Amino acid sequence: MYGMLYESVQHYIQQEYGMETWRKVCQIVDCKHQSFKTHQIYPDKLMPDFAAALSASTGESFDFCMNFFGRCFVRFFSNFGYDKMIRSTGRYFCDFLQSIDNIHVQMRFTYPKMKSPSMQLTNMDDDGAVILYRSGRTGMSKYLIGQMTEVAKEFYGLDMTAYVLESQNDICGGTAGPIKLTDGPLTVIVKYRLDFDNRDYMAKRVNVIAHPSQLKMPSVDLNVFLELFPFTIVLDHDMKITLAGEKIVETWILHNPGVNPKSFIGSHIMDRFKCRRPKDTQVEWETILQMRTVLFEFELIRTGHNRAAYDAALNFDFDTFDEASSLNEAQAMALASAKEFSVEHAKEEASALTTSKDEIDPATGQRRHSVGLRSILLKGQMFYIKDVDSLIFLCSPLIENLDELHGIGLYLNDLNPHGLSRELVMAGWQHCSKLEIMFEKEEQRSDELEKSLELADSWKRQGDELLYSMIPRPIAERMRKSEEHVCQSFEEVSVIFIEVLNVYDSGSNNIQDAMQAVTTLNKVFSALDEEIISPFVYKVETVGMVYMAVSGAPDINPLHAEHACDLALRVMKKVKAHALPGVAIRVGINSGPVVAGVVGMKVPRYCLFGDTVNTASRMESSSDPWMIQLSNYTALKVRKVGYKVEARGFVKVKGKGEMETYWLLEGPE
Ligand code: HEM
Ligand SMILES: Nc1nc2c(ncn2[C@@H]2O[C@H](COP(=O)(O)OP(=O)(O)OP(=O)(O)O)[C@@H](O)[C@H]2O)c(=O)[nH]1
Repeated sequence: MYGMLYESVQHYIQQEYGMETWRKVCQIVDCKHQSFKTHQIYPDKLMPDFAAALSASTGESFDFCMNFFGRCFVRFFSNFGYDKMIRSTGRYFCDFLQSIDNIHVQMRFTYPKMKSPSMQLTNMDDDGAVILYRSGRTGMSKYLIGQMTEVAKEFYGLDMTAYVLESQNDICGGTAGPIKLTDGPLTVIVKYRLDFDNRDYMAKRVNVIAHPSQLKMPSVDLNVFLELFPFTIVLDHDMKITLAGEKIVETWILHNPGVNPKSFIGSHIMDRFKCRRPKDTQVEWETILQMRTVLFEFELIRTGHNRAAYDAALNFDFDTFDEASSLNEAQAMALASAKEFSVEHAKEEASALTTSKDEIDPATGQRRHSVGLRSILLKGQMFYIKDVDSLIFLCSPLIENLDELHGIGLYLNDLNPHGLSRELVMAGWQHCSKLEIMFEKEEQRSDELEKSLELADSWKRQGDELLYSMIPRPIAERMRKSEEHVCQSFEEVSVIFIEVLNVYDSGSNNIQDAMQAVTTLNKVFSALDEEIISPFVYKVETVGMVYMAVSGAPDINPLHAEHACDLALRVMKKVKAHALPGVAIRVGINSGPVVAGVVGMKVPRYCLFGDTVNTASRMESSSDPWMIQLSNYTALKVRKVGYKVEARGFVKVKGKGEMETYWLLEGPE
C-alpha cells in the first residue's frame, strides 16, 4: 500500500497520542521505517498491524483504531490539496459517494501501482444510502467508515453513522491482502448502511424530472450514439451485443486474428470482455440496471489472452469427465469451446505461445508490460435506453499515454474528439513525463533524508557510546532529562583498584619504550574492559597504570562485594593467560559508603568520593604482584558466601596505620 496512507497514520498517532506511543507502536510492529515515502509501496499488513499495536498501547478497540486511521487519512490528504478534489465531486454527499472510484482512477498517474478499492452506491433515500465496497484487502472495512465519516463531516457538514449490513471475506483485523481461501485472490465485499440527512439530494433528484432541460425531445436514432461513441456496445436483456460502434469491432478483430468478424454481434458480452471494475460483478441485466451510476471497466479478451482458462482447457481431462453430470447450458457451452480449444491448441503449441503478459493484472487493474499488442480497457457507464429497451455501454478506451495508444494498436484519430479522450492521452502523456521527473526528484530527496536520518542516528549512537563510556548510562539518561547535577550517596559499594606493574620504566626517556608501554597497557586495559559486565560492575576511570571500577553504583547491587571479587578473579586469570613478558597486576578491594556524582562540563566524569575509595586504593598499592588484597570488612562479607580468603595479617597502610587484610584465593564452588 502506498506510503501516503502510512504517513497519515504516523502523523496523527504522534500528534494525538504522542511520540512515546508512536515509538511503542513501531516497537510492537517491529517497524524499522523512520518515515514513509508517499509514493513508495509498503506491505499491506502494516495497516492492521499498526491498528492492533495502537489498540494494545491505548486500550482502544481494533475497529476504533482502523476507523481513526481512516479519519486521519482524510485529514492528512488535504496537505496534498486533495480536499479540493473531494469538494469538486459534487454539491451533495451522495455525489461524492458516487465519485470515489473516479477519484482513485484519476489518481492512477500519481499512484500508478495503486490497487484501489471500488465503491458503488446501490441505494439512496431521505435518510441516507447503501454503499457496496469491494477490495482485494481485508481489514480495511472500518478504515473506510472512518474516511466516509470524516468526509461527511469535514466537507458536507453531515453527521453520518455507518454500519456493516453484510460482508464477505472481511476478516476484521486479519492481515491485509487477498485471502487465498481457494487458489485465487478473493475479493472482500462489504455492504454498508450510511445514515445521514439526504433529503436535499433526494429533493434535487425529484426536481430533475421537472427541470427545464427535460422538455419533451424527439428520440434520437441509436446509430447516432454509435457514431459519437465508436467504442460503444448495446446489450439486450440476455446481455448479448446487439449493436456496436465501428471502432470496438475493428479493435476486436485486430486483437483476435482469424475470427469471423460478424461473430462479435450477437455474442454474450462476457465472451468478448472481462469486467475489471467493479471487481467480481455479476454481469446480468438486473444487477447492471442497479449500477447505472457506477463506472465500469471492461477489458477486451484477446486470443490466448486468458491464461488461466487457457491452461485449464489444455489440462482438462475430457475423456474421464462424466458428461452426464448436470451442466447448465452455459457450462456445457464453455466445456464444448474448451474442448474445441484444446484440440486446436495442442499442448506442445502452448509453450510456443508467448505467455501474453500484457493483459490487465486482475489484482491491480494495471496493464502488464510486454511486447506486441496489449489488451484494451474500456471505461464508461451503463445507461438504460427505454425506447429500445436496451443497455448502452457508453465508453471510451482508457489510455494513459501515447505508448499505451500504440501498444493497443490505436491512433489518436480512432478516439472520439468530443470525449476529450485525445486530450486525456496527451495530458496523461505530459503529466506522466512531468510526474516521472517529480517522482525522481522526490525519491532522491527522500533517499537523502533517509540517509541523513541514518547518519544522524549513527552519530547519536556514537555520541551516546562515548558519553556512556564516561558516565554510566542511567546517570546520562537522568542528566539528559534534567539540568540538575547528579550526585548520590550510596550506603555500601565495593571499589576495585587494579594496577598494571612493570609496563614502563619511568626513568627511561626512550620513545620506543613509551610506545611499547602504551600498547601493552592498552592491551591489558582492553582485556579488563571486556570483563566489565554492566550493571553489576561499572568502570570508573584509569589513572596512569591504575584501573578503577565499582560494584553497587550507580545501580544499587546488594551483591557488590561478590561481583567485585568475581571481577578481580576473572581479570587475574585473563591477564595471566595473556602472559605479557614481565607484566604483572595487583588488585585491592574495599567495601563501604561512597558519594558518587558527575563532575566537570567539558569532559564530564562520574567520580566516587569517600574514605572507602582511599582505602581500596591502599589495598591495591600495598598488595603483591598477582595477588588480590581485601580489606577486613570485604573479606568477612565474601567469606560468608563461600569465597576462599586467607588472612595476610596486619599490614602497615599509609594514612591508615595497621590494617588486618586478607588475600582472595578463589570464588565459591
Ligand atoms: C482524494 C484523494 C485520494 C487519494 C489520493 C487516494 C489514494 C489512495 C491510495 C494511494 C490508496 C492506496 C492503494 C494502494 O496502495 O494500492 C488508497 C486506498 C484506499 N482509498 Fe483512497 N484516495 C483518496 C480518497 C479516498 C476517499 C475519499 C476514500 C473513501 C471515502 C478512499 C478510500 C480508500 C480505501 C478504503 C483504501 C484502502 C485500500 C483498500 O481498501 O483496498 N480514498 N487511496
Ligand atoms: N584513581 C583514583 N584514585 C583515588 C581516588 N580517590 C583516592 N584515590 C587514591 O587513594 C589513595 C589514598 O588517598 P588519600 O588517603 O586521600 O591520600 P592522598 O594524600 O590524597 O594521596 P597520597 O599521596 O597517595 O597519600 C591515593 O593514592 C589517591 O590517589 C579516585 O577517585 N581515583
